[in-house]
Amino acid sequence: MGTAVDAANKVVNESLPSEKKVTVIFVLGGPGSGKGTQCANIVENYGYTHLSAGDLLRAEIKSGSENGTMIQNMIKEGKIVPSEVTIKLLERAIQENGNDKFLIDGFPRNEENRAAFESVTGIVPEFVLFFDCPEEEMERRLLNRNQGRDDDNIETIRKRFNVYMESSLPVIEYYNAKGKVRKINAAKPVEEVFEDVKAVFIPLHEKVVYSFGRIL
Ligand SMILES: Nc1ncnc2c1ncn2[C@@H]1O[C@H](COP(=O)(O)OP(=O)(O)OP(=O)(O)O)[C@@H](O)[C@H]1O
Ligand SMILES: Nc1ccn([C@@H]2O[C@H](COP(=O)(O)O)[C@@H](O)[C@H]2O)c(=O)n1
Ligand SMILES: [Mg+2]
Repeated sequence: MGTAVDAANKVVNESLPSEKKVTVIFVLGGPGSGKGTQCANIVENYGYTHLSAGDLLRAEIKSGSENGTMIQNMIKEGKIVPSEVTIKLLERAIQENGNDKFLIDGFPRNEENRAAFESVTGIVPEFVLFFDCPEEEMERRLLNRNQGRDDDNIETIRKRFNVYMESSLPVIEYYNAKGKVRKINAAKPVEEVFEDVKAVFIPLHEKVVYSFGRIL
């Protein structure tokens, strides 16, 4: 027979949402390489939910959260926000969403992001979609983006490029050593880049039709 504490714990546990089993693809690449643009195409064609870490952080600033000023200052400086803040936002977005397939765009950005996400959530990405683009092209795109972002000015862009080279590329190398990176040449027109993206996704979503033991 259980104690009153056991009974209380049972009530608490039963009211918590059960662990959600999800498929996660990390979408990485330099600032302006086209991650957000291609994620929109993938969502439309393959039914994933797009979670951009940068968008979640910008929404957190707008919500008037207690972390808002700190996040705003870090983004203006092109710095990486502490992992606990970003991971909480990602976890919440995953839990609140009915889908079970997610593109996580712009995360992990450094080793701290990577290790903390894995230990806190236990989620291991299916693979990493890496948009590879030369810096001059990324700079041109960012300076022409015109979405009113505080960090799309040449001073912050240079800082973001430095952080990318020093902190984000090593994360891509980490996954590459595990055979998990799908590298895409992002220095082509949007439609051509998406053709290469499709080549990665089509085999994952192909319906295999069997007839009398043979694959048709
Ligand atoms: N293949 C492409 N060719 C030319 N322009 C592109 C291409 N892909 C995206 N763009 C444009 O470049 C700009 C940056 O693209 P996008 O916002 O998708 O990049 P991002 O990788 O998400 O950048 P960030 O890391 O800063 O969020 C946008 O104005 C977008 O329309
Ligand atoms: N994992 C992350 C992702 C982003 N940031 C901050 O947001 C800025 C904008 O990110 P985008 O992906 O939208 O370009 C980025 O420069 C960082 O300041 C972060 O801290 N951690
Ligand atoms: Mg983006």
